[in-house]
Amino acid sequence: MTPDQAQEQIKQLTDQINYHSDLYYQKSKSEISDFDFDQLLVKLAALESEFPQFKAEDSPTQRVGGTITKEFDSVIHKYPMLSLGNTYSEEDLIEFDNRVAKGLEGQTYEYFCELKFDGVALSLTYEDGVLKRAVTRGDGTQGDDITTNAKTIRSIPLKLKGEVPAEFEVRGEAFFPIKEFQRVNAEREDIGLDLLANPRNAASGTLKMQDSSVVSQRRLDCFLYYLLGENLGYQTHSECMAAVESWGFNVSPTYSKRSSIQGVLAYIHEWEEKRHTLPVETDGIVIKVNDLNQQDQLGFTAKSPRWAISYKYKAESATTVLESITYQVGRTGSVTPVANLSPVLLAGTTVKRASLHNADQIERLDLRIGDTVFVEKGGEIIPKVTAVNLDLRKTDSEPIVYITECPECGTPLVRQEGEANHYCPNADACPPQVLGRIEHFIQRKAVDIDSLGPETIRGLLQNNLISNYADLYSLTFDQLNGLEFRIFSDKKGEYTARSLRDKSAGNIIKAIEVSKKVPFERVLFGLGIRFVGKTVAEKLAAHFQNIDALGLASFESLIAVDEIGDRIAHSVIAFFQNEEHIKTIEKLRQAGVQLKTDQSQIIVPESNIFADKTFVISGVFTQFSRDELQEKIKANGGKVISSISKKLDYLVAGDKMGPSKLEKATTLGIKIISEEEFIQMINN
Ligand SMILES: NC(=O)c1ccc[n+]([C@@H]2O[C@H](COP(=O)([O-])OP(=O)(O)OC[C@H]3O[C@@H](n4cnc5c(N)ncnc54)[C@H](O)[C@@H]3O)[C@@H](O)[C@H]2O)c1
Ligand SMILES: [Zn+2]
Repeated sequence: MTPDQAQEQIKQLTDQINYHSDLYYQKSKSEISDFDFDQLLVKLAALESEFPQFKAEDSPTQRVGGTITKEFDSVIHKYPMLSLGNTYSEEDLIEFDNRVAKGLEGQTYEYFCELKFDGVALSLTYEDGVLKRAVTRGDGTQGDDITTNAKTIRSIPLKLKGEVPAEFEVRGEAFFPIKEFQRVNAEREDIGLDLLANPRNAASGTLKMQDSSVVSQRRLDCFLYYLLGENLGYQTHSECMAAVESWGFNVSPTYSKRSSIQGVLAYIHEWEEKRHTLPVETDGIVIKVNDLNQQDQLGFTAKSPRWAISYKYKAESATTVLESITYQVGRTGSVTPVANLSPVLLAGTTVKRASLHNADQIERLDLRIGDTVFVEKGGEIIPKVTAVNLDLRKTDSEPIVYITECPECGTPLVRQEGEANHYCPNADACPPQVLGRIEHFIQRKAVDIDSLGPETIRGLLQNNLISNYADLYSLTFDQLNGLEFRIFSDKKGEYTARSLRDKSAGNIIKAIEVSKKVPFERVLFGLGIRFVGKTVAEKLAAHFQNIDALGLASFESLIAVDEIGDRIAHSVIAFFQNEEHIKTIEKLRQAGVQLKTDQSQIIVPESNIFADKTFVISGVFTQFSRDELQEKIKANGGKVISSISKKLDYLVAGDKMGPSKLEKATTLGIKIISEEEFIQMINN
């Protein structure tokens, strides 16, 4: 390579790396895999060492990847938050070990192994046992102050108990637990929102949100893995971790001390498969020299410590041929393209299908039918197509033309500004949408007619007994008893006959009857108004009190409701402008389904004097019934719980209270108040 070529290539690589870094750290998105990204960096570093004259001072090989944003205050880190050297090869680890041995000049040493959690690094500062600040890594020198958002993470203690140093910093990884990630995505899919791409990017995007109530709903978690401070008195990293754990922080129990690099390799092999059973996505392991003095001796490079390194597991991938693409239509009409592949073995299972997300993704990959493609299985259950092997592309292949009509009903598809997915707008007659909406209506969180399985619903649709969820309320026992229908078995690839027995028919009729008592907010959620999830339905029901007021609400009055934005408001208005929807609601009304809030259930807020306070009520009272007392507490912002623990704030004690409760509360030092004292508190 001539110096000119090298200079040009260094420039190109730098631009490419900066582009992907910006996407990843600023916009919480990735267009290439971590492995491909890391390869770009390796290539750049190699060129820079061969042609040091072209190495820029601010080269991505020399600095930590992120930056700060304008939306938050920036905070300068007391101790810089660096990156970690990383490798995908065991030989590199052995080389790392040789460097450590050399640096420590014959001393013995041991390693502390941890998993590398795939989330966002956080630095937490505590003063006198109280959380003062939570800051992101940013550019390593300064980060974003996201304290308010971090406080919504339940496993980050706001106040520590017992003896802790007057001031210290603890670092860890905030992450989206896989289960929570799946829950949030299922909810998003259910109400027609685009899906979050992966837990790491979603965690990063979430922590940078301006509205911490949304952050709170996402239920992020955090594992701590680093303690810093002046004169803390610990000799090793493992002592630090034991201390951090004893102060009530969440430390993953997966760590292990190893006395040699062979032991480290064994740890790596041990976790290669097992890590998929953890509640969090991991992309490798981190090894740290355990002794803190030795860490000091080894020191840092510009970008990372010399006493630690991460080993990253390579996502398992395979190559196969893209045979065709099918388009699936969901409940809200959103269309998802799925790749049908020649069967290939990947991470122990045969893969035939892979997700393609949307039209942009197909375009980005420049996919063509007949292409040889790479498929990868990360932490996700559904594998994805990551790239095309262009060397094997057939000369006569043509770019894929995305469908313009619904594969299920032929209606022209639409795609709204700013949305990733195409939609079929034929909501009332497109079969998967009709079926999906009924399933949505009967789910447990909505009206809860759980004896009706998806197969039976298909049977009812096949027999033209229903065409939407309101029709369920006209079904009779005689119609259901002995009902015959066919279901398609994926396994056998053919239809089989089914029929309903009298017992199931009776159960279904009973469940439908019971569902008439379900409160309005759950019915409202069940209606399946796009973007109206469970929480939004609760807000709307509490505010408008009945379906008629909601149906008449103007755009202005909708957005005046807490947490209701433009998009939801437009969607609600559009829903009630549809004649068919009005007819459906009338049928529900005729059937006796709850379309207004139950007035006796409404608690009128009086004050917030009991905010964050918990109460246990015990015994008999003279001025209030127990229910009234409970309502009073709630109306003043408090919470009633059932059992006495250290965390309890007040025990409201009436007559004839059990002696054991009283004793427990006394020993735990809980405030015990009488009915009179309670009345005084709320009257003050
Ligand atoms: N796909 C893309 O487009 C793209 C773009 C930029 C960066 N990336 C990826 O992001 C990473 C960037 O590297 P980086 O500088 O952020 O460093 P890094 O993520 O490789 O390593 C440092 C980070 O590891 C995390 N970590 C997790 N568990 C830890 C533990 N037990 N102990 C210590 N740290 C732990 C911390 O957040 C720390 O900041 C690389 O993995 C890279 O592949 C991907
Ligand atoms: Zn359709």
